[in-house]
Amino acid sequence: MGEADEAFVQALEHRPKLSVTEDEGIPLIDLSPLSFPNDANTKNIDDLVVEIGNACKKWGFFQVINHGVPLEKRQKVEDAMRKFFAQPLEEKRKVRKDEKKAVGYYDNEHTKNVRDWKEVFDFVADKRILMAASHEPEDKEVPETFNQWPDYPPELRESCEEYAREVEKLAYKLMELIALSLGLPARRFSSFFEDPTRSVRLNHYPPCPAPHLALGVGRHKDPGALTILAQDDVGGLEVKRKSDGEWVRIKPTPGAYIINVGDILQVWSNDVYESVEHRVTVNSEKERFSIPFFFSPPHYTMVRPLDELTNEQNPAKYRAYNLGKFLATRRQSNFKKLDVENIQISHFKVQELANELDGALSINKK
Ligand SMILES: O=C(O)CCC(=O)C(=O)O
Ligand SMILES: [Fe+2]
Repeated sequence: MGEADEAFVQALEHRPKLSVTEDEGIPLIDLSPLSFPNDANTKNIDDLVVEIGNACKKWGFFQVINHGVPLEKRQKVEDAMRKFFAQPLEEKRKVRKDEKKAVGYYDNEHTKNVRDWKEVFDFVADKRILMAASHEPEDKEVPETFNQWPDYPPELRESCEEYAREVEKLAYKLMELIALSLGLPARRFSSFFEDPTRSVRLNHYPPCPAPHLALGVGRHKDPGALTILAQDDVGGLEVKRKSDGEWVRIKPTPGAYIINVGDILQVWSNDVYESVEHRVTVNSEKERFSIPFFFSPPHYTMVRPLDELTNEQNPAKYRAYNLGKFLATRRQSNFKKLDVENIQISHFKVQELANELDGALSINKK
């Protein structure tokens, strides 16, 4: 990662600010009612549901404590990932991912067509990975690929697998609370997650000689349903505050998880909840590690607003899209710099369609 490499340089308007706004307002939610529902000292589930609903509406982001994920499982992954990333590049590249191998090590990811200052190791908590081969609608091929585990450190695989199993339990609980917060039965989302996609990313952001020009991850929204993120104590994750569009930093809380609404939940809820833009700043002294767990329905899902959340006065704001094709289209831009904007759920907005049609009609009129 060379200092002079232009590929990392963000356009002026996307560069990090020199002063950081650290926001204390991002809700920190205590999930202990889930573990001790009858304890007189804890708030009840109804209050928890209201808290979660408010956080999803106001921020699209919140932190949770007393979440039930054992700390030692997380620590094991953190220790193993440090050992993995500390190796020479040629060792890490032995498990490199590419256009054909869906997961593994990668150090050349682009977000919004600018290279990120990071290296990653991706795996899935499933036996195999099924992914649409291409974004072409008529291409029905869904090849299977598998995790690529490195030889070193030998404990990486087991620690990652155990960790993912624990975080997954939290993901199911959160989806129930979110369903309730939308006025739906707790198990409303269950059928979408009978065969879920659980992909996990180990992120390493090395110290960066030009933190005022580059970003660890450029601004983006997560395409899944829900993200459960562990960040270390260095800090750098910034969220675009909905109230004023200001970038604010989420202060690391030891042992907590950061939860955010993904694009799929935005569409299911017909915009009641929004998937909020976020990015990662880097710094010149400290390296940083984080572990997002992305929870999604299977690739063949057609994502559309839930019937219960739409009616004549509030019609569906999106037309249905195929998740596998959406992700295949997005993936094209991860590997190289493209000249086009990458695909977003806004491209499926009903209003957007109307505008496009309008445009087409006015062209015809000319
Ligand atoms: O490292 C972080 O804090 C966030 C990473 C992220 O947003 C992502 O990988 O989607
Ligand atoms: Fe993200």
